[in-house]
Amino acid sequence: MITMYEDVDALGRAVANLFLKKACLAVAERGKFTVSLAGGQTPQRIYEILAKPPYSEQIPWEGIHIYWGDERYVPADDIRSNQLMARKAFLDHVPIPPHQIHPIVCNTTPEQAAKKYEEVIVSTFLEEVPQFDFIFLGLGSDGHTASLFPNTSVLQEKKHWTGHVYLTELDSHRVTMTAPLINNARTVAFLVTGDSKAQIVCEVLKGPQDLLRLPSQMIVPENGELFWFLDQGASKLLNANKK
Ligand SMILES: O=C(O)[C@H](O)[C@@H](O)[C@H](O)[C@H](O)COP(=O)(O)O
Repeated sequence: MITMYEDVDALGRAVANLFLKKACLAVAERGKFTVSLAGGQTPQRIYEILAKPPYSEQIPWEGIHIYWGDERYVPADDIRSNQLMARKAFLDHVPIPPHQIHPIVCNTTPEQAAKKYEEVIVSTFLEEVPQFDFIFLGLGSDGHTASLFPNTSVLQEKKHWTGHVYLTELDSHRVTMTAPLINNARTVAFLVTGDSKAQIVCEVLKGPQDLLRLPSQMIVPENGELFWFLDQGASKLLNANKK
């Protein structure tokens, strides 16, 4: 489902309402709510909304389990760290039990970090194919999501739930969940804002399929729900349902 909002605050409230609803249902039915976080500025704004009333008072934090969809391969206290961003934006301000927060640890090699993170996922999910309750994703202007970047070998990964990638143009290593893991989620929510994303949003959602060039097109949950939350800028080339 594609929905368009007036501004980031309206979009944020809609995402927070969905998150709250899904969290309450999951905790009531299964005793926990497993969440995967994204990096980027738009997700950061949403985390800040979740950490404040009325959401902070209603979300069943004690049942929330936190993971990351991708991580820049940097120390946890580096300004580029997705973990650091999420901790500052909301994890430090809400009562999630610390042992339920599972960061991607970057203190060995990118390959080892990806392998270890897969082990963390496998050991904390009971099912054979781990099924996240809620996955947040951003969209890069080049069509990437998580750290599934165009024309990289991790896009071909079919056997593993995590992988790593070296990005020459950024001179940076990243660890990422793979598309098969993301596609097994119950709910996947893309959060995209700003005029600078309008063109790529249009290509990903309305253009011809080109999975190597537009990895975000790989994200089509097999049995789950897919939401695209867009603001006016990001959706201006689309004919979205206005909320
Ligand atoms: O670590 C990251 O950078 C990401 O996880 C990445 O996939 C991000 O979500 C998009 O690039 C959108 O980021 P913006 O919202 O800042 O444009």
